[in-house]
Amino acid sequence: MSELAGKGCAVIVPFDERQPLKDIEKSIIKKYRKHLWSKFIKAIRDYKLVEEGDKIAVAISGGKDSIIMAKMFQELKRHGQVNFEVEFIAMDPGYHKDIRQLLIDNCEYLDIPIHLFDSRIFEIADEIAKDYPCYMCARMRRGALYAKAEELGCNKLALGHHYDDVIETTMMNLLCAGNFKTMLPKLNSTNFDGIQIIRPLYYIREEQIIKFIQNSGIWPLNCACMVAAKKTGNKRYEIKELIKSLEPNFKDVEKSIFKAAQNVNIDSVLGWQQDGVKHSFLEKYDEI
Ligand SMILES: Nc1ncnc2c1ncn2[C@@H]1O[C@H](COP(=O)(O)OP(=O)(O)OP(=O)(O)O)[C@@H](O)[C@H]1O
Repeated sequence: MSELAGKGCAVIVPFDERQPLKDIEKSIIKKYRKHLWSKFIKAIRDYKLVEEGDKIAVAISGGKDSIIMAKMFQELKRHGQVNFEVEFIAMDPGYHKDIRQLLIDNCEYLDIPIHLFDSRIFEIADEIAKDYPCYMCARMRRGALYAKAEELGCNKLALGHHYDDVIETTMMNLLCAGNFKTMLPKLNSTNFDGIQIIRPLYYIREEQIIKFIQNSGIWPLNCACMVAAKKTGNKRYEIKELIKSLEPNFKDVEKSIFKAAQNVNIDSVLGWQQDGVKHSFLEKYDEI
């Protein structure tokens, strides 16, 4: 466990000095209104992600996505009409000490009051899943975040997945796992009763988040993984490149991938699963 960055991790470098906090906050609802703020609000409305009385644990990794998510939740509290509470939770899975300090410094500068807690996830994933630690790491991370959200009395856990994560997941499942499955904007936990995962960046394009972060002069945590670096090929990165390569010849290819999950035609699929039960199109004929 020595490398700090994995293959295919894009390193985001700020364009300038850190901007004053007030300017950063104002830019979210002014300069980035169309591409960040309006899309955040639209996802919240379309999918009822924030409701009266909610207590939301906002998961902060210190990366670009969760930083903008935290700031938008603060703006929502300031300007929104719905009454809700928010807690910012950050889990240290065993970061390098400089990375941990960067997370703390950024959150202090941006006035994001985090509950920082430790876990030994990197160490455990490295020990028990040496060759393919990513799956194990992701599962343990999700569990640790749920447990913290529950401890703080939250009913929702907000994750910083955005539009590009959604279409990349859809394509990964199609091309690598042979199924059609996307990332949903909201889902109930199977293990933690009463906690829902929400993804309020669902409509937000990654390039807009990168622009915001670079113009704000923030150094986010880029790829802080200490386990899988250079160990496994990064399939997600390859899928990202594949989608990009399709753009010139397939008009609106990203929109089409996104929309495909909204327009599944059940009359034209061979089989599907619901609540863990497999179904076949043949059932329709058996009924007659
Ligand atoms: N160590 C952590 N502590 C708290 N939340 C986390 C942590 N790691 C991941 N998350 C949450 O899970 C989301 C997805 O994590 P992932 O590592 O896939 O994201 P990412 O695309 O690199 O996002 P980010 O830019 O926010 O790190 C993050 O946006 C964040 O909300």
